[in-house]
Amino acid sequence: MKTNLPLALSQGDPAGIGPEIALKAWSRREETGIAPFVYLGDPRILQTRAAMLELDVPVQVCAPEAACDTFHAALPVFAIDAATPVAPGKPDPATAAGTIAAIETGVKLTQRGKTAALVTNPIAKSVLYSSGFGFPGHTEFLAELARRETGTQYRPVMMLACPALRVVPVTIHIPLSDVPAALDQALIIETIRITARDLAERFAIKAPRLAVAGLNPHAGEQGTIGREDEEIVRPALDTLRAEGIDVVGPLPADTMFHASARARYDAAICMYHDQALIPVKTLGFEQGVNATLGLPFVRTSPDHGTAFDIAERGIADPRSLEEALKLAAVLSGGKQDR
Ligand SMILES: NC(=O)C1=CN([C@@H]2O[C@H](COP(=O)(O)OP(=O)(O)OC[C@H]3O[C@@H](n4cnc5c(N)ncnc54)[C@H](O)[C@@H]3O)[C@@H](O)[C@H]2O)C=CC1
Ligand SMILES: NCC(=O)COP(=O)(O)O
Repeated sequence: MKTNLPLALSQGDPAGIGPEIALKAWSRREETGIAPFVYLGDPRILQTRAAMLELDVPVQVCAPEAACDTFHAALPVFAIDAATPVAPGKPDPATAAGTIAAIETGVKLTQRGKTAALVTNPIAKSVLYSSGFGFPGHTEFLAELARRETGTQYRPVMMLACPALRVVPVTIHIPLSDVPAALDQALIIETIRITARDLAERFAIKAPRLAVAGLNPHAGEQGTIGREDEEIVRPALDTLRAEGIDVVGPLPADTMFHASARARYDAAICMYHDQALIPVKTLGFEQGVNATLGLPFVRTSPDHGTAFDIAERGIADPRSLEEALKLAAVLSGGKQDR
């Protein structure tokens, strides 16, 4: 990790478990060895949640420059006023502005060299959509924020990783019924090129081996169960192979994720959200990390969502956030272990 720079941790939806897992990650900092982070959000929400859940965590408002020195004694917070009361488990569109401001601040701090990388706590997409947020999720919003900072267009790619598996969904947060029409050769080729490049450059996998799932059952069974795998996926993979990318497929998705199949590739490229996220969350929900490829800075996140159903109960598991913090620290230092 860039020395002496803290990680930035955005608050996420304050009615979810983000505040709780941040408090717990700080409490467990010595046993887990996580790098120092500065929380971007409203300190009053953290303090109230700590009191409610009986977590003994001192909170210290400070500048990012002071976060590393503060971290051993208190949870450092770069204050962003929520401007509205928050009830755990009760999402409220009135909190959207603060949630978005925390993400924007995290990108600015990281792009301007004040923080080493950005780790995002979960947001509830529907809450942000209802307040007019125009992006499907962090992934696309972060690319836009990077463009605003640098003037360059970035094409972000979502990757989720746990110790047993890395997956990349080609289409992300769109209705399943829209997936076939959204898939084209250019989208598949661009997604795989960025994945291959970032696995090599950021994850130190010299020649990444990529396995690509077909869209249809049995990868279309030679075009007899849907035409997309023969007409879109296969020619896209031919183009990538001609460029020297090590890619196999389209493979039947149902037999890609057992242990001996996983041993044959470094990442699985999937055609839609659940084809990718079901296996990775099944194999490693507690250790899963979401990392955005294709950005000019490192961004990671826990693999789970806001978990409103347990936000009042004090039972949220901080391990996925801790893994996200660890991976962000490693990636921003140029080597990785995932
Ligand atoms: N990176 C992000 O910002 C993400 C945001 N979301 C958002 O989260 C919201 C809720 O999504 P769901 O599909 O319900 O998924 P979820 O991950 O929030 O919850 C699914 C189930 O897992 C449990 N769970 C999740 N994280 C946990 C943890 N750390 N410890 C213990 N139990 C945990 C929850 O209590 C719930 O029963 C949605 O609005 C979605 O948009 C979902 C995934 C990622
Ligand atoms: N299902 C993954 C997810 O919702 C994360 O999306 P993003 O906010 O990281 O784009």
